[in-house]
Amino acid sequence: MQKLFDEVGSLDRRCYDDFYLSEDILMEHAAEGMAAFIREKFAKDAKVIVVTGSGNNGADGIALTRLIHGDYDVSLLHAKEPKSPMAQLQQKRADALGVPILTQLQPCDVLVEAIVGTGFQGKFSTQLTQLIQEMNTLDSYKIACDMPSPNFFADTTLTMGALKKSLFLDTTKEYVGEIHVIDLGISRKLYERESNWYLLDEEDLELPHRKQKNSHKGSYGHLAVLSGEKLGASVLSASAALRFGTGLVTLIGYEKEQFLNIPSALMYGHALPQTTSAIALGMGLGEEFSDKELLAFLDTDLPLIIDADLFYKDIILKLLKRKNIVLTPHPKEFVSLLKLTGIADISVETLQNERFEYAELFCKKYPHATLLLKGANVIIGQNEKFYVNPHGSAKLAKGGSGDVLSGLIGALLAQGFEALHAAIHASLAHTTLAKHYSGADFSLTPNDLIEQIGKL
Ligand SMILES: NC(=O)C1=CN([C@@H]2O[C@H](COP(=O)(O)OP(=O)(O)OC[C@H]3O[C@@H](n4cnc5c(N)ncnc54)[C@H](OP(=O)(O)O)[C@@H]3O)[C@@H](O)[C@H]2O)[C@H](O)CC1
Ligand SMILES: [K+]
Repeated sequence: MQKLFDEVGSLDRRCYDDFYLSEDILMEHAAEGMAAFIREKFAKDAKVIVVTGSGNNGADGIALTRLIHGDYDVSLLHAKEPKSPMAQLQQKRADALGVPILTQLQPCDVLVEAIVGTGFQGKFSTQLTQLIQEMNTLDSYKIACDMPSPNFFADTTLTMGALKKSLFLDTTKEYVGEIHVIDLGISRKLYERESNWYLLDEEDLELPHRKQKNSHKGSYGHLAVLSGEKLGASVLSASAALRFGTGLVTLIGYEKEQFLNIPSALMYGHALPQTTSAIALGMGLGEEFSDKELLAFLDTDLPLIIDADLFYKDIILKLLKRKNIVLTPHPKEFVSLLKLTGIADISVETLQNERFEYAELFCKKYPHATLLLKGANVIIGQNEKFYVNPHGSAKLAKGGSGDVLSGLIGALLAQGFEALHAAIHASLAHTTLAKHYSGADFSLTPNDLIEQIGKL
């Protein structure tokens, strides 16, 4: 798990004020980190072009050219003339060493974008937008310094000091490529401070392995899945839950006929079994149950995983006060939930640009609930702790993937995982299943995901 930060300016200032470091020292390490990456990955004499802006992001880039000049065929291209004191100082140094300056882009092996970083504001001019477009067309390995300028597609982002949350918005996932953190003259552990936002690593996944030798099916929980109009959704959830270790799984519904063709390993009934240890509902629910019937089913303090249709029903407001519930809205459902709860009346687009902020607002109002906000980078939050799972892929963008995720969460709840941990480890399992799927990226189906569970 790695920490995420809204900004790192305060971390830099602490280096200057408390550790007697200077902007020049931090910048030298930033540039050296980029140089080391290039030396590691590209043979000497590779052609490198570094496109720089007017501030310290540009200064990082100019310092980089100084460090590799002589070993690499490196040139500078000023997208904007150096303006900040550090950028001017770095340019003076580069000039003294004779770093060539280009007036236009050329084909190159490595292209480094150091136009803007954390100081970007507003919008790029047409000229800069066109330059970025031209940069994107070059057949080069593309590196973003600290973070990509708007619409620059990086193969790798070399970010300075610590991970910024802005690198993990859904809207930036297309652009950042692989992300590496560069240390700035002290260990990252000492550079970073406390944070309540964390980035989940794949190695953090905990699986419900069976350690007990003397156990029986009842030892591994009993998940009840409320089955709605679209039975397939709850069958996918139930099947995923069974595969993910739950001892018993029962589909709950009224019409006996609808269950005649369900997988034989799944049970069905019209009342919650006595041994139920968690309930999953919402997937494909439709209008199968009245609110009164739903509340009757939910008149327990059992852990709940709530998905899909429930986020459009007022009844959700009664459930939000409970402990041990996991909510798994996708952005459109979350917008509905924010409106129903009176937190905000926004568009999906607004939410997608401010996912962190709205996740925090929701969890602040409902500190007992665990939120899993679906997206390219999943956000999981409970009270004041937040986690980002960046390991999802477009393979999962298919109907039924969310139903499988609900089943994975229900499985861990039924097996005794606390709500936050059930959400975290089910989400990591979900993205790992997709990553391990060897078929074509467009071909992954929910049943493939369920099949893959056995290989975790
Ligand atoms: N710990 C760290 O992260 C460290 C980061 N370093 C590097 O410093 C930059 C941040 O430097 P800063 O000077 O604060 O800001 P930027 O260089 O990112 O951008 C500011 C300059 O960019 C111009 N700008 C801003 N918005 C626009 C825009 N919409 N269009 C055009 N130009 C824009 C702005 O120019 P003005 O003419 O408006 O002044 C600024 O000059 C960080 O990203 C790291 O790369 C340190 O090197 C080490 C520690
Ligand atoms: K940049």
